[in-house]
Amino acid sequence: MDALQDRYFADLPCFGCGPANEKGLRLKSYDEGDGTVVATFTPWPEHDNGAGFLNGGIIATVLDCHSGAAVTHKAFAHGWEPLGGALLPFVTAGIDVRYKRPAPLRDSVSLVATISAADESAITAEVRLEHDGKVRAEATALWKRWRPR
Ligand SMILES: CCCCCCCCCCCC(=O)SCCNC(=O)CCNC(=O)[C@H](O)C(C)(C)COP(=O)(O)OP(=O)(O)OC[C@H]1O[C@@H](n2cnc3c(N)ncnc32)[C@H](O)[C@@H]1OP(=O)(O)O
Repeated sequence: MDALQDRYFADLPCFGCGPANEKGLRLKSYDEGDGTVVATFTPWPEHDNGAGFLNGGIIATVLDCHSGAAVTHKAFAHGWEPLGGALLPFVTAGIDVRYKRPAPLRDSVSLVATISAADESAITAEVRLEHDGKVRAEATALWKRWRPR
């Protein structure tokens, strides 16, 4: 099964999820077929938050990018293609991150995303980062239609 990023945007240079960014995180997200999109992220030693846990900005980045995979997959399923020659059909308009528990730096973490609302102008995703059966961080991400100008 192809990762959604490789299927849709093999040339994307996004820092968090672009397959073409050699210095990026290169997140890989997969459609589970049950309404969820999942990923595994393995932190780098450089992602330290200063206390030996995973940095909050990195957490926000992977939550954002993982929600983007779920949103883009949903958009293409509906036929909401990129407008006017744009690469992406939607972009992040807002992301509300809640840091619930420390996230590990030296173990892989799991990401799970679902779509809670979708129309052609905006898509909302709920996304969480888990480790050892507990939610470490969660977010609501609002994605809006990207219109090149
Ligand atoms: C499977 C793999 C998945 C892969 C897919 C995922 C890959 C990417 C994952 C990372 C996700 C990101 O980081 S995305 C990057 C973070 N997000 C952004 O940069 C979005 C910034 N925000 C915006 O552009 C806008 O607020 C929107 C598009 C979200 C909503 O705009 P809107 O609803 O159209 O509202 P509107 O009032 O018309 O526009 C608001 C202001 O933005 C400006 N604006 C709007 N669009 C543009 C534009 N194309 N170019 C220049 N400026 C623009 C307007 O001129 C206006 O400024 P003025 O006239 O008032 O001055």
